[in-house]
Amino acid sequence: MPTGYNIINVCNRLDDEDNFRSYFEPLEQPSMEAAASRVQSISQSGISSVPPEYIQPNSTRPQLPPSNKDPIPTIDLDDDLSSLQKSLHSACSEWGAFHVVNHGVSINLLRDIQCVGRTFFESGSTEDKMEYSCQPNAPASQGYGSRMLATQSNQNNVVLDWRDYFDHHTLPLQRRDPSRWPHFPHHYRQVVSHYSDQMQTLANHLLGLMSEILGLGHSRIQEVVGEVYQNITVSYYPPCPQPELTLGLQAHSDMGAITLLLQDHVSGLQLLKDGQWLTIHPLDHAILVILADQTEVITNGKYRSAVHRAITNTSNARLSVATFHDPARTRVISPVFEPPKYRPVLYGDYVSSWYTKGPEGKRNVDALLL
Ligand SMILES: O=C(O)CCC(=O)C(=O)O
Ligand SMILES: [Fe+2]
Repeated sequence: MPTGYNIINVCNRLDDEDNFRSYFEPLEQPSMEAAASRVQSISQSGISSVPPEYIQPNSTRPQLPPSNKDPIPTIDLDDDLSSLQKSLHSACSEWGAFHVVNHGVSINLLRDIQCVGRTFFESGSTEDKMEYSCQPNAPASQGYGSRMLATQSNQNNVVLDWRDYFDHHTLPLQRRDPSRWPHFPHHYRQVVSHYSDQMQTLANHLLGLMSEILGLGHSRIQEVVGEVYQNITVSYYPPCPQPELTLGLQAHSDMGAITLLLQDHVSGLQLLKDGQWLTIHPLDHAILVILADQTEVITNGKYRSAVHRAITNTSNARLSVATFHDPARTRVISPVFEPPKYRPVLYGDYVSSWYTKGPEGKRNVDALLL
């Protein structure tokens, strides 16, 4: 998150049954007004300059054109174990993000999830889409929205992301209610359910490998995380007339344990590495792994979470599918190594401070450093 920003609102990523309601004000407006404020509607209205609330202050505007360098590691899960462990260890400790190939998830499924997501955003009528709108007054809301986060600049202006999204609560199974997901195209719900299961398997496999590499035994990291709360967010970034002034998604690190991200063929994701924003170009059939803050805490900083953001472009809508694997909000997360460098944190407290205070100029997880 950028220095000098406070997150003032949130629409989702808090659990249905949670008690965060009192922290937040309503984000999404009632339906027709909300439909007009979807970024896709603004983009399609043919404007040549973006509305002021989407303009980033100078300090957070992207440098365009973006860098072409893309040295992010690619990890082949079919490699022999000792090379795999070596490359995975350096990717996790030096980058906090990497592509995985030979990940065991069918290429057809990767194609299908992007296809159903794109169909929802591009073929649904406004009325059809608004049927799945985030609840205007409930931060716990899954569904179709635009304002997951709004930030407040030093001048107290609200700054919005140039993004629409659909958030799905997928795990544990008692949270999974496919009737809350789009009914079109006809196999949407089936694809998301199947994708959720496959992502959980891959996330467990990766956490198991990391745990072993750190000499902890296969299940140690997963034991600290406990029951996994999984959300799948399909993000849709419409073309933007002024990409140099906007961000599709502001800079952040993910809050939970591990995120698995699928990008379509349009570049836009950037990773902060050694103070520089690097564009992570999509790699065919690969899944991008992004380590999140709780993995950094659990590994006592041996593995670092990755700060990332999304930029926009003038000509192509971009779609991504992020699958977040988080602890329960009642879970206390603490380092497994001595002496601990981070203080233990109740995950629910971490989430609410992530959304309310912002990092105050530091990475969120740095606030836990002892
Ligand atoms: O769209 C992307 O590439 C990034 C999405 C993301 O970082 C998120 O939803 O947390
Ligand atoms: Fe993210």
